[in-house]
Amino acid sequence: MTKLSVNINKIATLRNSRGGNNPDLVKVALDCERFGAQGITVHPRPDERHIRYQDTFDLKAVIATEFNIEGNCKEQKFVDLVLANQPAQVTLVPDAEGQITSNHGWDTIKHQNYLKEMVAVFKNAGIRVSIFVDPVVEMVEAAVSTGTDRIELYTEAYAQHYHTDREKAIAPYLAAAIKANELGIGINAGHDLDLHNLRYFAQTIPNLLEVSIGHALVSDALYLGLEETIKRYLAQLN
Ligand SMILES: CC(=O)[C@@H](O)[C@H](O)COP(=O)(O)O
Ligand SMILES: NCC(=O)COP(=O)(O)O
Repeated sequence: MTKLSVNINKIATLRNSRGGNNPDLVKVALDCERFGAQGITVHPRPDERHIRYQDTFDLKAVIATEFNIEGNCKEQKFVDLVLANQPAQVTLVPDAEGQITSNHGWDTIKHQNYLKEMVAVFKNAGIRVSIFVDPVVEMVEAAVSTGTDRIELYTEAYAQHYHTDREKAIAPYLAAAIKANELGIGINAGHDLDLHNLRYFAQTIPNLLEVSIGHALVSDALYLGLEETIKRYLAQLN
């Protein structure tokens, strides 16, 4: 079964736009769980434009499902934050300064030694590690050598090309997933997954453990409401 982890960054964006506590991020996270989500994902960025560092502690104190913190481990503040929080999973993302959103995976060959060190830091603290990668077989192979528990396949390219040729769009993901399965590493996926492209992805990728979805899910909730939206995303996965 593929788990749905709801990324609540966009809820924090809305909250921050007025400076108060509406919508209440913690309440939304608890409601996501109540409506069936099996995890909560946040991606604190150094400028705290959506998730604030304090939010992670507030969330960790109350959520009962899998807490996944994504971010850039080159920021010492991020490393300290994750270690202090002890989430179920940390997802290492190679964020560049000033980027609007995540736009590439780790080069696990070039940064092999560095990633090995970081994976060990988190694993020694009892935190499962996932490395965000592009769907490239060599990147998966090198990710395995870092000792990471999982990879997260960066799905923007799949989402972009799904409507023109879904078989072609998913081909590199399938090859990467087959290699990951062969090498015994877990597979997560995320970025721009939505109600149109999710089912085919989940049905085609063997042993897809978890998807983290935020932007499209929160946008759908404007029309459908959060409960119905989560129900529909879960239905795509089952
Ligand atoms: C790691 C990833 O795929 C991203 O989707 C990210 O978590 C979203 O971050 P923003 O909400 O800041 O665009
Ligand atoms: N890891 C991907 C994620 O958490 C959500 O990405 P998106 O659905 O906001 O594009």
